[in-house]
Amino acid sequence: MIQVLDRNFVPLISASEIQLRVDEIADKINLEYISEPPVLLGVLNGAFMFFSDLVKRLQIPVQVAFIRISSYEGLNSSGNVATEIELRDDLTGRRVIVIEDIVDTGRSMEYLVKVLESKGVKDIALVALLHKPDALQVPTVKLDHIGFSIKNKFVVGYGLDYAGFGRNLPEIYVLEE
Ligand SMILES: O=P(O)(O)OC[C@H]1O[C@H](OP(=O)(O)OP(=O)(O)O)[C@H](O)[C@@H]1O
Ligand code: HPA
Repeated sequence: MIQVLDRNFVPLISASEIQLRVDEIADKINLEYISEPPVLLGVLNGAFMFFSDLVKRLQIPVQVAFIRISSYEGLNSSGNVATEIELRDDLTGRRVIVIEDIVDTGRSMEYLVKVLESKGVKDIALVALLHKPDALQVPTVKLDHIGFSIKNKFVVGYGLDYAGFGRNLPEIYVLEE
């Protein structure tokens, strides 16, 4: 068990399980984008660790870009998604792979897909390390690669935070009942 601020969390996914899954997702991307270099779009802050591990395993030419959006406050989704750091890169006509740490309600992904479509990208693939199918409120959000489908419970670690803390943990923990 670990404590992050005022809450206790128990282990859910080990660092080695995460690394094996990242290998598998990278293998697929290496094959799918062999003929045209994609732009990997990292969604800050939560995706920084997954993004870094994934991009190191890509053997094809790639470019990287980042956007910062936010929707979660403490243990709950605020229901509102806003851009906090704008996308600066020109993605017109590019194949974009969105890299997220987690898809929970799906509102952040829905918002981001609209932003990218308005910029005239060629196509969009959605990749999330974690997915909570029972929390999804936007059925139109379809993920291309998912690391792990998990229960609708609050998690921290490997980029994911509780009130800003816990992002540095190399494994994923779930809130103790
Ligand atoms: O599917 P949703 O319900 O939209 O939730 C998923 C989003 O929530 C978290 O971001 P958050 O807003 O907490 O910002 P952060 O990445 O800086 O932690 C997470 O990183 C996703 O971007
Ligand atoms: O379970 C979660 N933990 C941390 N951040 C999140 N953002 C969406 N869901 C979560």
